[in-house]
Amino acid sequence: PELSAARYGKDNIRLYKVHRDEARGTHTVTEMTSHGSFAFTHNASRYTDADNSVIVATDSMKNTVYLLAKQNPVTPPELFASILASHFPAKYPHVHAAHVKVIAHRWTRMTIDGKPHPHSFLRDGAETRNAEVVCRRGTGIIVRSGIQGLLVLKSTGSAFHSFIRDEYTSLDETWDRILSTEVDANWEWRPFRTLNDVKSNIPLFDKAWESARNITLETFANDNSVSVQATMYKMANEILAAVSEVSRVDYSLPNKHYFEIDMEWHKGLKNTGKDAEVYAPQSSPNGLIKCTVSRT
Ligand SMILES: O=c1[nH]c(=O)c2nn[nH]c2[nH]1
Repeated sequence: PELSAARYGKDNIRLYKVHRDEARGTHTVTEMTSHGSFAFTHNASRYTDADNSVIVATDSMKNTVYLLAKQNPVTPPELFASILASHFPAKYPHVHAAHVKVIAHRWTRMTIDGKPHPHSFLRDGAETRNAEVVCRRGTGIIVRSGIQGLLVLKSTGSAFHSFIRDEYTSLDETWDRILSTEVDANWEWRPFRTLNDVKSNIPLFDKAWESARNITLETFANDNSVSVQATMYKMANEILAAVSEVSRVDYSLPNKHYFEIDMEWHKGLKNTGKDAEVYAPQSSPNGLIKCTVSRT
């Protein structure tokens, strides 16, 4: 047998960085979890032959993340992930590729007495802003930005009917249902040649994230959805239209079902269809709808 692929690294590296603006007396905080691994060239097989001389310890990788966080900006996540991913092939000749995913958690500045507080923040949701970067020696840097964990619900404005009905179908058609999902959206940038190419596009990353998040929320809220599939396709198209440097958008949306509870058995109490008010939120099973829309 031969080693067909090898990749390793330190996972779940948590870090926090504070920026102190002495002039304004305000702090800005960033908290991230980094997942990193890098791939070896041909001589990866040496470590499978009990030769550790080519191994960069994952502990050293963890140290590298903290040191680079101290010496570089950690926002936007696309920049920090690119700095991390570029470091390993540059430092170690036998490392030909590095894969890094940076997940930035929310610390939203508190508004106290109607004013932004200088150094207090709240975790307003499990939503994260992500950046996945692959740096390959000689070919450049691929950056994929994303939003995860953005939980949304609409209490109407969603239908699902006219789907295939056969001997396997029991689902009733509906013209008015609850729609809830947890957004996992990603947008991939045209390839960057070098880290400096990434650095010359820094303002684009925040702008694109705001556009993607606003487009997702506005389309979710305003689209008279005929299906998750149709609505997510609209979202992806709008992001491609809004951000010309993005080459591809993908969504993965669970359909988090809320079932009507039939109460007819209780003195004819109506709680289905237009009379439905009390529902049973379902933990499982859930639909899972995915799509990728690419710029032609
Ligand atoms: O929007 C939906 N798409 C589907 O494919 C589906 N299947 N069951 N409910 C559904 N809702």
